[in-house]
Order: sequence, then C-alpha cells, then structure tokens
Amino acid sequence: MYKRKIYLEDKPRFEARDEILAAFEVTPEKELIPTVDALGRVTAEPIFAPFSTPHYHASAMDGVAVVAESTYTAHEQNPLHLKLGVQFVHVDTGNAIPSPFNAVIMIEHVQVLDDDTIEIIEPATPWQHIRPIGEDIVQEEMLFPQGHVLRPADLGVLIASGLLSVAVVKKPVVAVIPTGNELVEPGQEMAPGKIVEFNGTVFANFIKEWGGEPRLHRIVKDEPEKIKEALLEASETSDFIVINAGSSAGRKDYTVHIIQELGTVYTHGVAARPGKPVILGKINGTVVIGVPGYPVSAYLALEWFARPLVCKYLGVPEPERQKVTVKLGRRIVSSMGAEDFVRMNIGFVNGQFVANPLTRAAGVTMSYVRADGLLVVPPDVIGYEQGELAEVELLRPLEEIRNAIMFTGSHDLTIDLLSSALKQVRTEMKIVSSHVGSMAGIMAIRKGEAHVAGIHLLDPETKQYNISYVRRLLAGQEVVLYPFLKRKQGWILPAGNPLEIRDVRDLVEKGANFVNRQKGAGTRILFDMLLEEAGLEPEGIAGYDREMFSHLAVAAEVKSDACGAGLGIYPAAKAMGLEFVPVSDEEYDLVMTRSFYESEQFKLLAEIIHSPAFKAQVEKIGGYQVVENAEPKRLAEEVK
Ligand SMILES: Nc1nc2c(c(=O)[nH]1)N[C@H]1C(S)=C(S)[C@@H](COP(=O)(O)OP(=O)(O)OC[C@H]3O[C@@H](n4cnc5c(N)ncnc54)[C@H](O)[C@@H]3O)O[C@H]1N2
Ligand code: MOO
Repeated sequence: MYKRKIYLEDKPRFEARDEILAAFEVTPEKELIPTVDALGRVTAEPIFAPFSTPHYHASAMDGVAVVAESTYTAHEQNPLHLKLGVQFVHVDTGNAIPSPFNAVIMIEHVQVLDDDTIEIIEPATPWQHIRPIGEDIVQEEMLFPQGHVLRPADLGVLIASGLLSVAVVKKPVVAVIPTGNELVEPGQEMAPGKIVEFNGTVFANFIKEWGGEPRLHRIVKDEPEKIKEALLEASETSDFIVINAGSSAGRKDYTVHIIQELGTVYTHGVAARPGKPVILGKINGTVVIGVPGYPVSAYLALEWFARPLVCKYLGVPEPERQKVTVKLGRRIVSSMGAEDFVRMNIGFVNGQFVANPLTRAAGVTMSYVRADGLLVVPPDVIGYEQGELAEVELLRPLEEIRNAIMFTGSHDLTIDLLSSALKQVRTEMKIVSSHVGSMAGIMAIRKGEAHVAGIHLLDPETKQYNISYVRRLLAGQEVVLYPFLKRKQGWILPAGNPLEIRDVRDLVEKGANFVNRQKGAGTRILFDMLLEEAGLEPEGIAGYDREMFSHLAVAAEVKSDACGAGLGIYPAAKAMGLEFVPVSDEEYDLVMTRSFYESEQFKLLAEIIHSPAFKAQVEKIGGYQVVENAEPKRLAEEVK
C-alpha cells in the first residue's frame, strides 16, 4: 500500500524543464527514407550535391543559338543574314546548346526570311540567354546542413540532384499511457461515471505535430502492478514516456510512488496553473513525464515538457509562438508565486487587439479549442486591471484574429447561425462571441472592446426596448442601434399546461411555482412589468427569489416540476419539450460604433441578415422574426 502523497512542490517551470532536458540523454538514430516522403523531417547529416544543375549548357529562351562573335556587325542600318545549320540552329527553352554556339537570341528578335535564313539587327553577347552548367547547383556544394527541416522546395532540390533517398533523424518514439479506472476506450459504452479516453489521442497528435512518433497504449487501470508493468515495458521500447492522470494527491494517484520505486523523481509539482501536478522522472534510463488528468492542464504540461524533449532529440530549436500586445477587456486575477496560463479570445477593434479571458476551469476542453491565445501571467504578477495592456501568445494565425468580428452582450442562438452563414460566404471571416449580458455588452461598445453587442432591454417606463438604454449609456458617442430580431417571450410550462396558465394572475390563482431570472436580465424586467401592470406584488409569487441565469436553466427547472412555470424564449421551451404560451415580442437589436456600422464587415453581415436563406433558417427555429425595413438609429447625430 502506498501512502497518499499530500504535498506537491512549486518548482519554477523552467528549472524543472532544464533538469528533465539534462536527464534526457539522447543518441538520435538515423534512417534512410525516400525523399518523396521526407517532408518535415530533419536531415541527419550535411547533404552535398553529387552533380551540377543544369549539368549541360541549356537554352534559357525559345530562339536561335548563334556564335556571339559572328554577330558583332549586326545593326539596324546593317542587317545580318545567318544560315541555318551553319551560322545558327533553332533551340527551345531547356535544350542543350550544341557546339560551337555560345549565345541565344530570342525568337521575337529574329526576322525569319525563309526556311533557312534569318535576319538580325543587333549583336548577341557571349552566353546571353544560356543557363551555364551549375547555374543552380554546383557539384559538391552543400545543399543542406545537418538539422535542417525539409520543406517542399527542398525535396525538389534533392530529387533534381538525383538524391532519391535522404538520411534523416529517426523520429523519437514516445509512449503515451492513459491511466484511470473511470476511462473507457473511444466507442465503448459510457455508463454514468465513465469517461471516454481522449487525452491519449490529443497527446499522440501533438507529438506527431512536433515531429515525434507516438505509441498510444491501451488504458491502464489504477493498479500499481499494472502501471508498473506498462511503464517498464515502455521504458524498453520508447525514447521517453508520457503517462496521463494519477499525478495529483488522490487516493489512487500511484504514479509518483511507482516512478520513485523504479527510478528517480526529479519534480512533482511546478509553479504553473493549470498543469501544476506534473511529475518528471526517469526509470531504466528512460525519461517519464506524468501529466495531470484534466485535459487543459495536460495539454499545457505536455507542451512544457514533452515538446522540448522531442526538439532536443531531433536537434532543432523549439519554435516560439507569435506574440501580440492586447488591451484586456476584463480584470485578470492571478496567484502570487505561480505562473497562470489564461486562455483568451482576441479581436481587432478600432485598430487595437482586445482580449477577454475564457473560463479557467482545467476540465473545459472547449476553452482551449476556442482560445485565440494564452496570456501567461508571470509568478510575481498578481494580475492585471481591465484596460491594461499585456502580451499574449497566439494559438491561431494573426490574420484569422484580425478578420474576426467581436460579438458581445446577450447571446442568442441566431448569432451562431449568422457566424456560420458568414463563414460560408467569406471563409476568412468569423464571429467570436463572448456572453456578458445586455448591459455589459453596451459598456463593452462604449469602451471599444467589441465590434457589436446584442441587447434586449425593456424600459418599464416607456415600454420600449433598447433605445433609452443606448441613449443614456452611450450618450454623445457615435453609435448605431440596428434593429435585428423580434423574439417571442412567453410562459414556459410543463407539457400540456396542466395548471392552464394564461397570464400572470394565473400564477397566483392556480398556485404555480415560478422560476425567475437574475436581476438585470431582460426577461426579469419584463416579468416585473407584468406584475406591476396586473397590480401584483413580488411577495405574492411563489418562487420569485429562485433565480436562474439562462432561458435553458429556467426550462430545465420547469421540466422537473409539474406545477412549475417560467418566463423565457420559445426555443428553450421547445428544446425541453415544454408548453409555450406567448406573452410579448421582445426586440433583440444590435448596437455598434458608427465606424463598424459603415465597415465592409458589417455591410456583409447586414446582407446576410436580410438574405432569404438566413431569414428562413431563423424562422425555422420558431418564435423568431428578422426585422425588415426598420431604419437603424444613429445616436450621436440625434444628440447634435
Ligand atoms: N487534494 C488535491 N486534489 C487535487 C490537486 C491537489 O493539488 N490537491 N490538484 C488538482 C489538479 S490542479 C489537477 S490538474 C488534478 C490532476 O489530477 P490527476 O492527474 O490525478 O488526474 P485524475 O484525477 O486521474 O483525472 C482528473 C480528470 O481528468 C480527466 N481525464 C483523466 N484522464 C483522461 C483521459 N485519458 N482522457 C480524457 N480525460 C481524462 C477525467 O475527467 C478525470 O476526472 O487533480 C486535482 N486535484
Ligand atoms: O493546475 Mo490543475 O493542473 O488546474 O488543473
């Protein structure tokens, strides 16, 4: 029985990395492979040209080959006539130049008088339009040094030089061992408590991308003997080992003890999050990296420690990510003494890169998938204020980020449809959305942190949507309120509407359990207005204080209670198979700066919004209508 290990170290990441790199004693092997398959491979030795290219004097143009010295008298006033086979021959591009000829005249500069006579009015200079032997490659020249990563054009040079096979560094074999009793192989039945093993596939493909050769092991149970057996076997057959999960302080986290028993543990725990509980050690002369189970922690730890080993084996430098300075759209808090890796969405707004953090939960794979970049907060920094500038490492090409439309405010299903329709017509464009609610959306526009925000805010006094809020919160700014959708708000009720709820009074009279939305939500404002109009008090509503943060959460609550009732949008009721009784049409509009409104990007969006295909898609959801023929309101002009 192993004692549970409770305390992990907080070793600086680079210290841990240098130690494991030093412990990884490599003797890279060479292999001879066909040149046609050598893309991305690393040359194992310098490569020399066995012969020159071209290997003969070749014509560089279509024309005639002449002896330059015999053309010197040619002049406009003194045209020179040359005879075929004696004073000239015809040549095409690439043809060998026969002796004694030493120059080519382009066919355009030749007057053909008859089948075997031409006239020229300009002399040729020796070697004009001839590619001499070795113009491209000289015999014995070094084509590539050792450690060169072969690109498509490099393969061309090798083949042209007759080198049909090439000596490259063998790919390091990396054993990938997933562990855990809760794991099942992909495709197997997933009973509650079972998790499909997917980290292994991700690791294998990262390793492939970096130039290694992964060997994905089947799942190993959390049993010390099984883990030991897998590690020992892998230590014989691989250059290094990546073992996943069981790295922390849980009751079944044996890995660290096993590595200790079989060899040495250099590190257990680095000062970086997520990814902290990493294990670095060696058994049987083979380096082992124990990466945490949580996917995002795992991917980061793999990159910190496995990538340098692959690069060391191949003898290539570790690539660095492109960095860009961004303005932070939100405050970022970080722990003192440890690095924090924050996944960020990035957009290009008003000539500046703006970034917002995604969730920091290490189990949310989509946060890594959706991230445009990583903000690495150093150990001695406790965070950044909103609006501060910081440097972010990019996970996507800069162009992709530059072309993204930053959407914020209240989320709606139709924004995803809009995004995919946009991508269909302009492959380089996309919408990146962060959902912060209508009010925060308006503030983001005010601070120049997004291009466009979706809002639906009812003014209880004027009974109008959106305009009064925009006037108040964006006073004096050059913004446009663009009418977009009407969506049906209504009662969300158990299937068949057993309590026969028709209006707000019925909630009280028929004893329904209401499910409310959080303060500030558009739907909450609507409900309070309905109460006031009916002369009812919040205290009279059972469940008024039960607050949910989304339409779907309300619907889920209603589904679990035969007397439940909520207020929300139709698609939420439909998704849960519930009854929907319409109450009002809510106006969901877009607010944006005037410069974005006038941009090509928005013109394209507007075109899509009003296209028959998009309208049909939106109406198919149910409870939605695209607003037609309504004038966008330009706010600053109104104020002037
Ligand atoms: N008391 C403490 N508990 C934990 C600590 C700590 O310091 N003290 N650290 C936490 C941190 S941080 C992390 S990260 C995790 C690491 O846990 P393990 O490496 O022991 O991993 P497991 O608990 O076995 O798995 C966690 C989780 O990861 C998913 N998983 C695992 N393997 C796979 C796979 N092959 N494919 C897909 N997903 C996988 C799975 O959802 C597991 O539930 O520990 C914290 N706890
Ligand atoms: O630090 Mo753990 O590695 O968050 O997920």
